[in-house]
Amino acid sequence: MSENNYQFDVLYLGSGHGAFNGAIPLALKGKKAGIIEVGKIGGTCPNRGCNAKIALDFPVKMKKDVDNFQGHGLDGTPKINWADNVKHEKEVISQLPGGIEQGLKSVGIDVIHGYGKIVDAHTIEVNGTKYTADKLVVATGAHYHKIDIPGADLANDGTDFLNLEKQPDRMTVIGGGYIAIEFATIAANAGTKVTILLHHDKALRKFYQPFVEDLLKDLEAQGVQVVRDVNPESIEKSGDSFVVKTNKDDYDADWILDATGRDPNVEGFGLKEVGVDYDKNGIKVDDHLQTSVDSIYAAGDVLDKKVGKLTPTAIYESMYLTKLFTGATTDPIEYPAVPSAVFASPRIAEIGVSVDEAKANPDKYDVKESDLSTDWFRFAMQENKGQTIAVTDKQGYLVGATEISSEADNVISILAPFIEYHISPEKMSNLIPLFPTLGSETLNHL
Ligand SMILES: Cc1cc2nc3c(=O)[nH]c(=O)nc-3n(C[C@H](O)[C@H](O)[C@H](O)COP(=O)(O)OP(=O)(O)OC[C@H]3O[C@@H](n4cnc5c(N)ncnc54)[C@H](O)[C@@H]3O)c2cc1C
Ligand SMILES: NC(=O)c1ccc[n+]([C@@H]2O[C@H](COP(=O)([O-])OP(=O)(O)OC[C@H]3O[C@@H](n4cnc5c(N)ncnc54)[C@H](O)[C@@H]3O)[C@@H](O)[C@H]2O)c1
Repeated sequence: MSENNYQFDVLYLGSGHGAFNGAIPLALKGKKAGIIEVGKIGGTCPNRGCNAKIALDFPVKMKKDVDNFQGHGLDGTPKINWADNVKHEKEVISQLPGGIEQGLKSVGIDVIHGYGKIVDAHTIEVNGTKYTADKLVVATGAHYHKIDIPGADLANDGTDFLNLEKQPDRMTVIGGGYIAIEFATIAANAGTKVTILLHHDKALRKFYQPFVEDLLKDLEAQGVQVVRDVNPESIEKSGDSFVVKTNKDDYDADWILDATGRDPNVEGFGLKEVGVDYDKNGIKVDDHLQTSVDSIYAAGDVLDKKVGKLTPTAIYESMYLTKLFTGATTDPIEYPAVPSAVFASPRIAEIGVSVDEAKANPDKYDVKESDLSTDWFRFAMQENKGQTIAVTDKQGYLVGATEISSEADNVISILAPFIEYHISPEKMSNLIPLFPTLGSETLNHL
């Protein structure tokens, strides 16, 4: 019971990272919390997002690493067994919802299963029962966008891909974002003949384009067909295959992935009726993540936000709300530099000031490009391609970085604290890293 005689201090709608990462510390601070979930506990990332994807990707990355070592100490290229890989992915993720639910209950959080509808500023109804709270947090996430063309239902979405037990011989991917490129990489490395249809001339538009072009070239070298500036107009079934008809050619395959994005879950559960402001980009909040209704807050992918709709940003927002609700802060939310990566082979990762911004402002920034083929450690790893670009301010502080390589995700993670905590070049030179490691070589090249 809350101080104001509500059943809960905070009631979360949705159980993803936007909810549970903040709910647990909130409960540990003595607040009464409840979480309402219609699907699997933990939401997208553990059940049908990041965790499932990276479990499928591990053998893909390993295969690529082994390929690179042919003639340099390894003989024989492994083959990806699609069915076993999916089975392993399922073993990994099947433990997650139960574990998260147990974690929530162990700190006294009530987990309520069912579809929640907000009925007023302090009440959510689930299966005919009303639950009241001093504050509500809407963390309802997002769902797959469906391309608006005839026959769209014949295409599959990302969740279908993660559950696909039989390897398709030929797969057509519509879209050029994270999901399109990551899933095309997984399928192509397993031997599926993949075609990617881009409706612009670019993929991964938020990333440094010369690196994206390198990545697309690498995919093409593996037999992936990348078709640019093409508009899908319809999807039709033809015998056992599916044909994507476009303004240019027709593309037929056994399996089609619609990877045209994700839309926030904002409709059908009472936001409009209680007066919460939102549009197709998500819920509008102020700099305290408060919606247009005082007692209702929002976190995660459902937000209309400038930072990436990613797991770490959802976690950060959820934790921020916990600080706000427990009086640990009254400050507006301020995001640190947000890293992001495309988990393809090679990977592209970046953080902070972009290379394009730095190059456009030479009076403010310096750019240092390092070709990884000249790095003995990468040579030892047989990582014979790749590049890091570091952006520094005029005082030599690191403010941004981007890399393309098999280890780009790890390298950018290593650099994140230097950027966020504004570590001076002198302090950086005082560090003794473990040698020989990716970390020591990364710092050496700054
Ligand atoms: C295939 C894929 C791969 C991804 N890979 C990465 C990655 O590598 N790195 C990364 O940082 N991010 C990745 N993401 C993004 C990441 O998964 C999301 O940013 C994150 O999960 C958002 O968490 P959330 O809590 O906001 O929403 P969600 O995790 O989607 O949780 C929302 C929950 O609310 C529930 N819900 C909705 N409406 C109601 C209702 N009315 N009543 C009850 N319950 C309701 C839903 O069932 C859902 O479980 C990926 C996403 C996908 C789809
Ligand atoms: N590595 C990661 O961090 C990661 C991985 C997967 C997903 N995610 C998150 O999941 C969400 C969804 O990712 P995504 O890759 O689906 O979305 P996205 O928005 O990144 O990409 C959608 C792609 O579809 C294209 N597209 C849109 N309409 C189209 C049309 N009619 N015809 C052809 N192409 C069209 C767009 O140009 C774009 O290339 C994002 O929020 C992302 O942050 C993150």
